[in-house]
Amino acid sequence: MNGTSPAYDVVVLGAGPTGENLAERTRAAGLTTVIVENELLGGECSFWACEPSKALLRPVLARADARRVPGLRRAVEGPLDVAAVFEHRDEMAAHWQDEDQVAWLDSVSVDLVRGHGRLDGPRQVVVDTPDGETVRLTARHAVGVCTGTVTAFPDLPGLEDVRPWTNRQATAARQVPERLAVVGGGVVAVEMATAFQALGSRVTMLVRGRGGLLGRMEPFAGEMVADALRETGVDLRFGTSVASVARDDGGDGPVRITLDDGNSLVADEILFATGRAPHTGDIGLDTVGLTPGDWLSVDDSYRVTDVPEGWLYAVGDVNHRVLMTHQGKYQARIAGAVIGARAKGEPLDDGRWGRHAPTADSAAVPQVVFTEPEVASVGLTARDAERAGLKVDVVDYDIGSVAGAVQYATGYRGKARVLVDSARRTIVGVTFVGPGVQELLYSATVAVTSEVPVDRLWHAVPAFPTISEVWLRVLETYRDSDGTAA
Ligand SMILES: Cc1cc2nc3c(=O)[nH]c(=O)nc-3n(C[C@H](O)[C@H](O)[C@H](O)COP(=O)(O)OP(=O)(O)OC[C@H]3O[C@@H](n4cnc5c(N)ncnc54)[C@H](O)[C@@H]3O)c2cc1C
Ligand SMILES: NC(=O)c1ccc[n+]([C@@H]2O[C@H](COP(=O)([O-])OP(=O)(O)OC[C@H]3O[C@@H](n4cnc5c(N)ncnc54)[C@H](O)[C@@H]3O)[C@@H](O)[C@H]2O)c1
Repeated sequence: MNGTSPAYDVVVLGAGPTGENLAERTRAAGLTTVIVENELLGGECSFWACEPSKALLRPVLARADARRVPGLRRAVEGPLDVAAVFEHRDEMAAHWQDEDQVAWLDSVSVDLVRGHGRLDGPRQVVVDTPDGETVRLTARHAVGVCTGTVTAFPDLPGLEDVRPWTNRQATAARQVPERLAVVGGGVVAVEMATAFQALGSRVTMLVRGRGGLLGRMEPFAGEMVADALRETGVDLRFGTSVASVARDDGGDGPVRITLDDGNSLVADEILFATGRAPHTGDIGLDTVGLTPGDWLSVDDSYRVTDVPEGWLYAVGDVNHRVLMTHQGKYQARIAGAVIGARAKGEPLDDGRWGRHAPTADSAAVPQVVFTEPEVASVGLTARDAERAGLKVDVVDYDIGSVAGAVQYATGYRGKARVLVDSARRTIVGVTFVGPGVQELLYSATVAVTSEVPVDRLWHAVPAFPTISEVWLRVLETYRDSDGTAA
């Protein structure tokens, strides 16, 4: 169909996890909603990020755990069954088909238009459909941009010719390269280095800074992950930047990587895990007075600043607040409720922790890094607190001393850090590093978002013998350090 569809209350551009949730929430608020998607419903997360990457990592973490359990070690001595891992990965990526998501969208009564969407002036979206037609969509109340991100590449001569891997090639790989170079020291880099080293690659990590891995987290997290990566055989090089890349043998051979110190190395593939760029280059931003290719900055109701009349919202990765699926979905729930309330002329409940306030975006973002050891964090780091001028008591505890950890694994290595706001005596940041800590994170998230006084936490009794007894040990350490009996 070439033409104009009936007007909707809300048009959502991009059906990743954020767009899907936004559309479902605006529909639940009684607003007619259409979503536009030009690849697969479910977005990067379902097909080339969270789901397939965690499927590659799960056997790696389970094997590492099993190797620390007396009586099991010999049973898991051998290499991973790569074909079976890839088969499981394929399943977790739904074989790159989205019919289940289409059925779900239908079940929540959201319409779908497939194709590339672009803004075309206020409240207008034009979609180029796969069959070469054009559909114009008009939004009565709001357009939500949820177009996510793509890999941000460094500016390197000859880069395109070497067919570099991004998260897409890494998570959907059909073969394990014998030698894999990974550029970057963030989350994608450490997770993919962990996975491919265990699958059989010889991994070299090229990290430009000297400050360690996982730069936004507590420094000990990056240090413990770095030590473990080295132990598995990863060649970890800090203070190293790539100067140029080229494929040997007329472009069909391995990649020759020249470093800024003049040294070089050869790899079969090179993965760029060098951060993300906004997917906004070709979505018609210029038609509404914005600059194509920019992040979309938003106010605390996810309305794009600098666009008059407040009809344009940006939710998820594209607003550059927090680049994670669960947080994009959190934002979508709030933005959907905000759009619904505004459409009905209702006041917003936007005080701290209110129904329409994105308080967790700044106070309590949880993240798990699925490396070996795992890293789980929420809220502030000690450095964040210092930068914010917030006085905190830092309580550290060696998780390996907890009875549950001794049960969990022989020679358990782990560390917990809990930050207590010195004035309010509430918890404002938690980091756990160690095997199996991912499932501890929600307890920390509840503690931070509830602003529960540490004195009350004494009544939250952790079961014996579980790793969660680390909470009790942290409370004891805090009590004994400041002398406040409880
Ligand atoms: C390797 C990797 C692993 C990750 N692992 C995790 C994890 O374990 N946990 C976690 O929380 N986060 C993880 N993330 C981050 C997570 O993938 C993102 O935060 C999440 O996908 C963002 O969701 P989104 O909906 O905002 O954007 P996206 O998932 O990028 O979705 C955007 C959608 O918009 C569509 N689109 C774009 N432009 C247009 C257009 N013009 N017209 C129509 N459609 C358009 C795209 O096709 C896409 O479907 C990972 C990221 C990477 C790279
Ligand atoms: N488990 C999870 O929750 C999970 C997993 C993967 C990704 N993610 C999210 O996805 C986002 C993207 O992850 P990412 O690892 O790509 O980004 P990142 O920002 O976490 O890390 C990027 C890394 O690349 C380096 N870098 C940037 N530009 C460079 C350059 N020109 N040359 C060399 N190095 C360069 C940075 O110093 C940093 O080490 C993050 O926000 C992350 O939290 C989450």
